[in-house]
Amino acid sequence: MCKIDANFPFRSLVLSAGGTQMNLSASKLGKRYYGGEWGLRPAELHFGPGMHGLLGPNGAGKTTLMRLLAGLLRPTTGRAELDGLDVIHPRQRQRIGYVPQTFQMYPSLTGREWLMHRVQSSPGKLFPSRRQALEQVEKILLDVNLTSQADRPARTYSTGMMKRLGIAQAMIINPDVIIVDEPTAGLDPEERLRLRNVLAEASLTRIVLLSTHILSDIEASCGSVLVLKEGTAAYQGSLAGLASFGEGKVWTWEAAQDEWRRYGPSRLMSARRTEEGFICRTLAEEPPNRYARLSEPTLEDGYMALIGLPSEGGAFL
Ligand SMILES: Nc1ncnc2c1ncn2[C@@H]1O[C@H](COP(=O)(O)OP(=O)(O)OP(=O)(O)O)[C@@H](O)[C@H]1O
Repeated sequence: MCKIDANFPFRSLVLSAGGTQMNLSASKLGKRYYGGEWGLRPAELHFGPGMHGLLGPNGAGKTTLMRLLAGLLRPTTGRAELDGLDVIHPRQRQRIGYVPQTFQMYPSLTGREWLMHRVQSSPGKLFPSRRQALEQVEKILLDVNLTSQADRPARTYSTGMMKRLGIAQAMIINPDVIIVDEPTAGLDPEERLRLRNVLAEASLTRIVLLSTHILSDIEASCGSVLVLKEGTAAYQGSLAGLASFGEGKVWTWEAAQDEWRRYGPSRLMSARRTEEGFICRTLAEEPPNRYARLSEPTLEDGYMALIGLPSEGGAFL
């Protein structure tokens, strides 16, 4: 059963082109793959305008959910709707941009040529004249900070530039929804920040769904978070709500040299070396020893408390 934060969904005034408040929702949305395995068990979800984080361990169903919401995968049960119309409907194709972890393109094309190709090959006549299409390409290049690299063949781009080009190709059709799969994986801190800001800017007028394993990216840019666990929506709501799963369970204590090792790597949230020994944080229902003091849970603590660890029977506590 998905735990929903009482403060969720958040109120927002952002309107879509049709004049209605944007709303991406899932009702009993589920996917069962050939062989019988559920990629996503039937879920009730809601996303309004703004940036939403998507978290979950490997194999939890994040890609399955993103592809279902983008209308790229047919559900086995239920449906996903954007403003009341099924995301599978051809009219929704231009309203939802999906950025996979790695996207396929012609590497000999320059960034500018690729974006122009995307505009010209998108369904419907998005931009009535070539001049308008070119203007849109220049605007998006500027938005993702690729203008100065736009005439280089994309095969010469760094990982970060390729990720930004991937977001640009999703944004070029002016979608109301952008769904991005691990955009910041493998990027250096400066490039991560740049990409996060591009998405934060985009989320001012859109619904942005950001899947990542990097919790600090979610803390820095998302107003809400959805956690998937073993194909099930385990939590949807505020970041504070997720952190609160760790309340009363995070213990801090000082340990002499190697003493902390007996708590095992899976229960230890951190062990920071000091001159005297280590300052340790553990997640546990009971204090690990008589010196331990309760601490404020972070987002990571709350996430770990909710998710648990398979090696410990799925329950962390
Ligand atoms: N085409 C497929 N056929 C059969 N099973 C699949 C298929 N795609 C995914 N699955 C299974 O569905 C489950 C969810 O996979 P999914 O790729 O959605 O997880 P994920 O959270 O995106 O994982 P990761 O973080 O590793 O990318 C997994 O158990 C996976 O093995």
